[in-house]
Amino acid sequence: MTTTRGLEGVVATTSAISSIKDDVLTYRGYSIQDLAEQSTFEETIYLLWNGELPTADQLQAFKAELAENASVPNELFEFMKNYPLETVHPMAVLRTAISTLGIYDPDAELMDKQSNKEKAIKLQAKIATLVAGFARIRQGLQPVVPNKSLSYAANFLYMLKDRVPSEVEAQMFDKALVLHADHELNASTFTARVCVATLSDMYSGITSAIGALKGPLHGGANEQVMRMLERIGSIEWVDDYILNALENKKKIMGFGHRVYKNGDPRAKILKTMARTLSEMSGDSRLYDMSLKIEILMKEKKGLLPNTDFYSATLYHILGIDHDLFTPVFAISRTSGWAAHILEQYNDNRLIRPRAEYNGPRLRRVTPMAQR
Ligand SMILES: CC(=O)SCCNC(=O)CCNC(=O)[C@H](O)C(C)(C)COP(=O)(O)OP(=O)(O)OC[C@H]1O[C@@H](n2cnc3c(N)ncnc32)[C@H](O)[C@@H]1OP(=O)(O)O
Ligand SMILES: O=C([O-])CC(=O)C(=O)O
Repeated sequence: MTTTRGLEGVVATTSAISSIKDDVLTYRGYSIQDLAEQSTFEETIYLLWNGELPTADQLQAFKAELAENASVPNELFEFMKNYPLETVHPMAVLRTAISTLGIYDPDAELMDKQSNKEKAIKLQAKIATLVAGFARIRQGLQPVVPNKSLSYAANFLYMLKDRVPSEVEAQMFDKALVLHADHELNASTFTARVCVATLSDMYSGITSAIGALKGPLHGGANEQVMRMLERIGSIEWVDDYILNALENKKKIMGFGHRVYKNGDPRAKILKTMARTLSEMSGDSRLYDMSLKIEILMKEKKGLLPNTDFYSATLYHILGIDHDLFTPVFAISRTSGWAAHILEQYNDNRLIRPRAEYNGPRLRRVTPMAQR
């Protein structure tokens, strides 16, 4: 048996959903640049789940289905009110909320294709309502009822702030959702596939994926990027902070990637978006600090930013609380997770690799009195 630490380079499945080849990322054959420019998040979800971009009629029907399913059982919000609101992390709340959502879906255990597609729609529609609702509850406010006339992106910002976002805000957020929607066999997607390959239900698959996304080596990095920028505070402290961290063998969040070695194509788009919004807001402090960190990291470590680096500045300017950055990632990645879960069900085999044992050799149990 051979082992590969962290399964690096191991091809664990075939998939027709997204591909990363020569640093080019595609969803169903369309480049991420084209999709960010020319499609919306709703179109991207449809593409990921159905393999083709929707026609105008298909898109209208799909948007209506999402909007109709956006409400969540009130019990979920009532539970949230009893959580330790001062200390609980929103990703822990989201993990619990998605699991609880399954309890309230009478069709949760149905495994036919149609029921699974319906569950994907319910999960995608409701996850934004849950994240925004929790953000309100912890401020002592009532969740905002979803607005069916808004796009998915605009509606999330609306439910978060109780204010319809500007066109630019909605557009920028929509693009960020498109960019984060899927990424081949990343850790959380793999987790989701492993879970449902036992023929467990979709709620279990998405709950497991949220648990994996939460970690700072994966989706949790976007919040940590922001924490780092806050700790550095100002551009003149960037050198000291970064050099000191590298000297102490600390990782700089938002840099490096298991697959991309010449740069993450999404980071380039997010960087432009972060710069545009910074200029528009008249405050480029975070963007300027980020730029300096990027230059330093390239020079000192040859490492480039990943998708979590500039998305932190972008979300901050959009007024999203820092600990909601990873839940926002989960909102987008639910579309990819669901696509992979549907693909896994379609041609399933249990995922069960081996471990090379390196523990003690076979030995006898010493009776208690002699230990
Ligand atoms: C959406 C996403 O999940 S994107 C990734 C988000 N995660 C982060 O931004 C966290 C910071 N980055 C990292 O921890 C890593 O680059 C990962 C987890 C993304 C990829 O990890 P791996 O492919 O396992 O690379 P690994 O952690 O083994 O790093 C290889 C080398 O580069 C160094 N390195 C990698 N990333 C960084 C970093 N961000 N800062 C400093 N050094 C780094 C490691 O210390 C290691 O050095 P060594 O060989 O001298 O020990
Ligand atoms: O692919 C990965 O390893 C991490 C990930 O989810 C992404 O970059 O979007």
